[in-house]
Amino acid sequence: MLKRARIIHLDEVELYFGEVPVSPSVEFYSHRNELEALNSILSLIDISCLSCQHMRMDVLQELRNATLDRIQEFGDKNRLETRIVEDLSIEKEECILQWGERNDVRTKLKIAYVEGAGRGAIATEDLKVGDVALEIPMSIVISEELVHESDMFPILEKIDGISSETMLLLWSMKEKHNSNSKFKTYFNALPEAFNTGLSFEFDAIMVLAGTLLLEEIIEAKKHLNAQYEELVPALCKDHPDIFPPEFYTQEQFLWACELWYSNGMQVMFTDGKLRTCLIPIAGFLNHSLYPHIMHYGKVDSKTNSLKFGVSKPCNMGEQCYLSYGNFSSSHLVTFYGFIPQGDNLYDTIPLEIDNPQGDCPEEFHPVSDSATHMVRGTWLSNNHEIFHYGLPPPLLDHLRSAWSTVPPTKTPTLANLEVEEKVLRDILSTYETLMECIGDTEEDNRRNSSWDVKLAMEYKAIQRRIISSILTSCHSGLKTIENEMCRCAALTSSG
Ligand SMILES: C[S@@+](CC[C@H](N)C(=O)[O-])C[C@H]1O[C@@H](n2cnc3c(N)ncnc32)[C@H](O)[C@@H]1O
Repeated sequence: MLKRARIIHLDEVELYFGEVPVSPSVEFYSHRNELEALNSILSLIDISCLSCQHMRMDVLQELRNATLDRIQEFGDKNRLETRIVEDLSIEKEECILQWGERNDVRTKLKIAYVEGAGRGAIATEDLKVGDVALEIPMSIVISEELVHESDMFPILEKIDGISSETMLLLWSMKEKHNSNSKFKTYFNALPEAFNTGLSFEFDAIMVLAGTLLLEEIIEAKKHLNAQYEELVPALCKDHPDIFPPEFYTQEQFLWACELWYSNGMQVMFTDGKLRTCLIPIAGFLNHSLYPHIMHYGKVDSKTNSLKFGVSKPCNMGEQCYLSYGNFSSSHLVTFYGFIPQGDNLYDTIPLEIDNPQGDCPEEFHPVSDSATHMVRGTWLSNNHEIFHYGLPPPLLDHLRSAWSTVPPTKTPTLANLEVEEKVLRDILSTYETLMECIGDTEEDNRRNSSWDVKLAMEYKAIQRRIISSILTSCHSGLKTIENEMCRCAALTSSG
């Protein structure tokens, strides 16, 4: 009846867990959400102050200070340490900063190698809430306009259904070799290899056996291969002057895909359209679950630039982080090649409950619909009591209605307890099977493994931790139910 579901859309995760309170140690839904809320309050206060209509400006000012204090306190509690790697040359990175300066970029960031993440952006002064850490003029943003101006456009626009993103990808494959390119410094500073899940080799893929990430990576690789075969060989054959075959190999196509997936940012232009762009210098900002910068994707029409303002303070010398979006570890591994530090609320294991008609004993009245549910690490829940067990209420309710003839209530009657036991046993057996499929991570070999095997093992360890928390919660729930059943039986016999 219960089986693992396929990939889930991420907005669904927020809706699904929207009413589930998280860990007892925190009183907020997620770091990003809390920071958004506090910053919204701040901007409302600022609007009220600007309108000067408020009689009690002193009260507004006090409220503003209190909100800023809250943000500061919140930022202090969720600070990530960055270790700067001093002995690597940052010549190319300095070149691009100088190029940026000549092109009117304004920045309060410098670039350095940081442990575990390649290059990162470090604050060169204390940044307060609302300060702009980086401002990039649109004149140096790489967007579809550049393809339109290029000699490939007349050929590409004739291809049925080709997207602007694909055109840009093909444009960037050639432009990186153009020694007269306006973006030469930018292309020079890009990594030679991106090391995302799309470049995982056989051994790493084998490590992922039993996880959803295996399917995600195989699907993504298949899709890219098909796209290459469909498009590129024909372009090179028919227009070798515009698409020189030596720039359009399959390896270079993969490199360009990884570039766009890991560095492309969605930008809202002044015409209201969203376009995927490469943003020089901003591309050095790393992702965090506890980001400083959350809003950056809208062109400021007055300055025709993109402003990267901080939503929480970032001290001088601290790494300034961006939020790439609400992504699960599997998405981050596939398209970015890393797993962020901290508890990722988007790491869920989706489950599908099939319409159980037929495989359920006749005396039960099965629910008629099938549904996808999500389970995440039960340590993230603050309710482990009977009827909750740290598990998502929508999943429990769905299974209860499958096992019960009447809508069950949350009172510990013998009938309800019997339903609870069946529900927990269902979940337990599903996750025991999943744990068996995933198998052991060979921790001992991790140190000597290649980057992709290490990353695959790290991912698998997260999956095991989530499943193991679910199994523990089911076992302790079953124990509680057993005790309650004994209590009920004792009451019945004494009554
Ligand atoms: C937009 S780039 C950021 C700059 C990049 N570190 C570099 O050296 O060019 C995105 C890539 O940075 C790395 N990255 C970003 N955030 C990271 C993090 N929190 N931990 C490890 N790597 C990270 C990943 O390789 C990702 O694909």
